[in-house]
Amino acid sequence: MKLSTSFEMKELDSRSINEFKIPDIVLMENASRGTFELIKKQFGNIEGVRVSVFAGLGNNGGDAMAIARHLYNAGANVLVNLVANPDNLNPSPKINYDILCSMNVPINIINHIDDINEVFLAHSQIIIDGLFGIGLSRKIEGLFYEIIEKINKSNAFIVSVDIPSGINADTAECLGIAVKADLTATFALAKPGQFLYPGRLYCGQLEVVDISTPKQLLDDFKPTFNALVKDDFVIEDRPKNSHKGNFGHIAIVGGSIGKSGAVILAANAALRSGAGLVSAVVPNCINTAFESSCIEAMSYPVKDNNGFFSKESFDDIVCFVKDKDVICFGMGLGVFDDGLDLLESLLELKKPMVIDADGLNVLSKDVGLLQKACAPVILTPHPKEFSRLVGKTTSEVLKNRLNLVKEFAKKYNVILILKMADTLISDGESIFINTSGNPGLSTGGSGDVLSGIIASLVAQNNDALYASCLGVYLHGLSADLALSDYSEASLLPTDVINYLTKAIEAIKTKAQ
Ligand SMILES: NC(=O)C1=CN([C@@H]2O[C@H](COP(=O)(O)OP(=O)(O)OC[C@H]3O[C@@H](n4cnc5c(N)ncnc54)[C@H](OP(=O)(O)O)[C@@H]3O)[C@@H](O)[C@H]2O)[C@@H](O)CC1
Ligand SMILES: Nc1ncnc2c1ncn2[C@@H]1O[C@H](COP(=O)(O)OP(=O)(O)O)[C@@H](O)[C@H]1O
Ligand SMILES: [K+]
Repeated sequence: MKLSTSFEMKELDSRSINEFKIPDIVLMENASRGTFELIKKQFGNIEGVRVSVFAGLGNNGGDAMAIARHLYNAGANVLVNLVANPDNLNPSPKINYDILCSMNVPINIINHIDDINEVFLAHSQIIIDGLFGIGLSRKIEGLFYEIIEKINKSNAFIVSVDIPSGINADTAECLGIAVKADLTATFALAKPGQFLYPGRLYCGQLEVVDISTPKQLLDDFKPTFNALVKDDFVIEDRPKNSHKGNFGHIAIVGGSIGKSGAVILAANAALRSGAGLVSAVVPNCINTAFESSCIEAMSYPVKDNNGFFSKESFDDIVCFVKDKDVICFGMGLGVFDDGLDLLESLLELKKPMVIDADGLNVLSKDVGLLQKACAPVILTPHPKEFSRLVGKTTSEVLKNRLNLVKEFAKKYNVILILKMADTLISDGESIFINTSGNPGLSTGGSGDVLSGIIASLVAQNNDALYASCLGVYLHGLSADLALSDYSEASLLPTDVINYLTKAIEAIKTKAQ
């Protein structure tokens, strides 16, 4: 699903106005009418309902005043709190202000927090938050801070216009304070700040309102950000005359003493997401554990050295994996001497690779090795692993993750998946934000499951970016569906694997 940054939205709006000759006031009217319809859907009869409307100094405030008009016409008991000097309003908000005045809709100009009618606010069933939209440009302080504090203390149903005031539409950052909405009506396209944390926590139910932005503009629009939703994916039925060779052979290279589970999880996840064949290349000492827990996969045990891969086995490993379709490297690998040599030899095979966990820690010793890759490489770090790859602290990574993810993917020509509650995926051009998943995934082993799923989707001939997006989405969706039987606290990576079948089915049947 395409998203738009505030800059991109302003471009789209100004092209609607200048190239397609749709007057600004028409866009505002559509935005307000669409929001009003959503409120009506939520409340049914609006007659007599007490509504406090908060309108700021920009166009977001203009939308709010137009919404106030629709509510008033529907019989609501409306009080508009305008936190601006009417003489300084932009033309379209000024028109809406003048209409309200001519209709005698009560308007309170707020210059000080005490100007707010406390009694009316306390008895309001609905609050309209039109203080700031995508034009929020700095930290909220003073009067606006106090107003948002008051709004958040209310028990009313809070509707944010376009975006909860205080949330940066591009980064999701809370700029000092933000409205905690029950419903956010956003215009034309949703914004990244509504899917990334913490902004996502402030939106409540998110609805996109059509404001009549021309179809051509939306179709041609190449967004920087996308949100992953079910409709983005298609999973076909298998051909009736298929055989296992049609669905790829994955080599999982990983495991070490005490970490056989990581390979077992990845192998089972790969099989449950449709891989034709899975072979695990493991140090000899964990082979029995692997074979007894993972019946459908094959294993290729190699000489170990105190529980880890031995350098003497590298040629053997490379020889075994060279005819496989995808290499999945790193889960449970541990840290051992010369791991970088093994990774280099695997990259030289020119096979699609998924690199995770200790495979990433090995890679971080020489990220330049990626330049040797001639086939798609997918990296799946969590923030700590990514911090090692980019040579920054975890907090620096978290502060600047949107840029870093894209820049890293571009520089090294890889697909970078930064695993978090709001996982990001980038190919160096666009950024995809995952919308599925829940805190039940915050358990060791969840990442191993994800790697197995992605490797499996690549092995089934999906493009690496598509496989990464679908894999991340499926992984989260399985965890979401599993909550019908498990709590977030009790959910295990094994349960996520077992629910893959329902997740795949849910994507196949989404249109029905
Ligand atoms: N055709 C269109 O464009 C359409 C637009 N639409 C609607 O317009 C919204 C965008 O409107 P907008 O650009 O006027 O910005 P908005 O968010 O109302 O506020 C900007 C004002 O706030 C000020 N300000 C910023 N931060 C501040 C702070 N911390 N504390 C205090 N002040 C602060 C800022 O001041 P400045 O930064 O300029 O100094 C400026 O004066 C969009 O979200 C949607 O709802 C729809 O109607 C559809 C058609
Ligand atoms: N709160 C959450 N909401 C959604 N997904 C989550 C959440 N916590 C963790 N995850 C997902 O779970 C996985 C954890 O991976 P990782 O940290 O590598 O675990 P491990 O290394 O133990 O296997 C990632 O895919 C991450 O996106
Ligand atoms: K708002």
